[in-house]
Amino acid sequence: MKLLRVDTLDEAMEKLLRAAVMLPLNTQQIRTEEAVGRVLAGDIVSAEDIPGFRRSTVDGYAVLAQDTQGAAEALPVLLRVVEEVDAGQVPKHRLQSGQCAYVPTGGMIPEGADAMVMIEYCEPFGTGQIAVGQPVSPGRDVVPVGDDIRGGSVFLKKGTEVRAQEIGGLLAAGIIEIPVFAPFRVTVLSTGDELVEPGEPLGPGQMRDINSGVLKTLARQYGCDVIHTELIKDDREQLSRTIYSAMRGSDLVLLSGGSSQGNRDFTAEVIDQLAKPGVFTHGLALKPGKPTILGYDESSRTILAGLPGHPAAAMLVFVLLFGRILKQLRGEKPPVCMKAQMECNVPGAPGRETCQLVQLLPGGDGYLARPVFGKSGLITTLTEADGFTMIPVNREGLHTGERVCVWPI
Ligand SMILES: Nc1nc2c(c(=O)[nH]1)N[C@H]1C(S)=C(S)[C@@H](COP(=O)(O)OP(=O)(O)OC[C@H]3O[C@@H](n4cnc5c(N)ncnc54)[C@H](O)[C@@H]3O)O[C@H]1N2
Ligand code: MOO
Repeated sequence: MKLLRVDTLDEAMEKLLRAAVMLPLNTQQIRTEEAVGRVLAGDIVSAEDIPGFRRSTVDGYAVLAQDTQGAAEALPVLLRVVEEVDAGQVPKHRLQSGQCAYVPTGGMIPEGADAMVMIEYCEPFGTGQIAVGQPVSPGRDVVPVGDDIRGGSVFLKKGTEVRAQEIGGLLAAGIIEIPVFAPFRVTVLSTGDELVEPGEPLGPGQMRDINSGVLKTLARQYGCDVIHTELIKDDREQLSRTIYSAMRGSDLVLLSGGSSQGNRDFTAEVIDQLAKPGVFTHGLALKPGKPTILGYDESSRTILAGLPGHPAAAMLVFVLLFGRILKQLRGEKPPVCMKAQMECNVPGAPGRETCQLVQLLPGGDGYLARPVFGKSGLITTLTEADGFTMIPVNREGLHTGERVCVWPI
């Protein structure tokens, strides 16, 4: 009897990381506005202070805070208006005690002034004067020079994923091109005689190919460039030819199906034949995901993964292994989990770590995690789930009310 010698998830991660650090981590320069989802390949330093001038956060009068001490609605302080500063203009006057200047929101505060009084607390008084009915302390409603971004300092670190707000910060600093990591090149291959393209008619005993679409989407979500997808038959020669050519141009070849022990499951043999040093993990102590194969080819610098055919297993193994590794290689922050309490007991799998799909519902201290049960061949277990939690190998299960970490999917 042929039994798989399985690795724990941690062991497989460690081996995978050792292989993955050999992958070329190229960088490229791209336009900031097109960088959403990409990861910074270098620290970003602003050449300038932002803002570069003392800016008002309100419409009102720039004053010397000291002049307003004791001001009240019933006993206002009178100040002389020496100018009105327009947005985008430089004030002409340096304010002296007893003077003020009108400054709009975002306008430059004149030298000498150290606070703003909102227009609501000022009344015109006679010619060229205002009555201030509120005392203000120094710094009130003033954004100091460099308060947002300090010139010469790193304000975005290498490994940061660019979101809309990072694009805003970069544009504020006038940085319109940035270095990002080049995407890893991925080939996705689905194997199985029973599989048909989703647009084709379905014959008896046939299944539509789910994994290609799911793995392609996930790979893209994790910053990869999917350069090729193909549906292949359980045919050793075809599999071998396709993997061989995929290895030449891909950093990662993701196969699904053909990874367990059926007669027609050739994936591990073919990887071992084509790649040197070849397969380093054949089987994970994980439910679902046991029949997972991981290998590496040194000369083409390609990682090869045979993911289980069952769609939930293929997706979860990708997220657990490659989702984490890809982030780690680019120096990104590890994924953040959500805390929840189990809504009911859930058993673990003997001798295996369990990746348990859950729904999140409001309740408990914040969220309740309700297990989504179902075989890993069912795609709806994934569509019904908000995330998953891990049941350690040495635990019989999780009990009602237990606090768990839920990783969103
Ligand atoms: N004797 C044993 N049988 C099985 C074992 C085992 O340990 N011993 N493990 C089971 C587990 S767990 C899984 S997972 C599957 C994995 O098998 P394979 O990776 O070899 O995949 P296939 O046999 O080709 O397919 C399994 C199942 O998934 C469907 N499938 C495959 N690819 C796709 C796809 N791209 N889109 C949609 N569905 C797909 C396929 O039709 C099968 O139903 O093996 C168990 N058996
Ligand atoms: O472990 Mo399989 O990977 O259950 O579906």
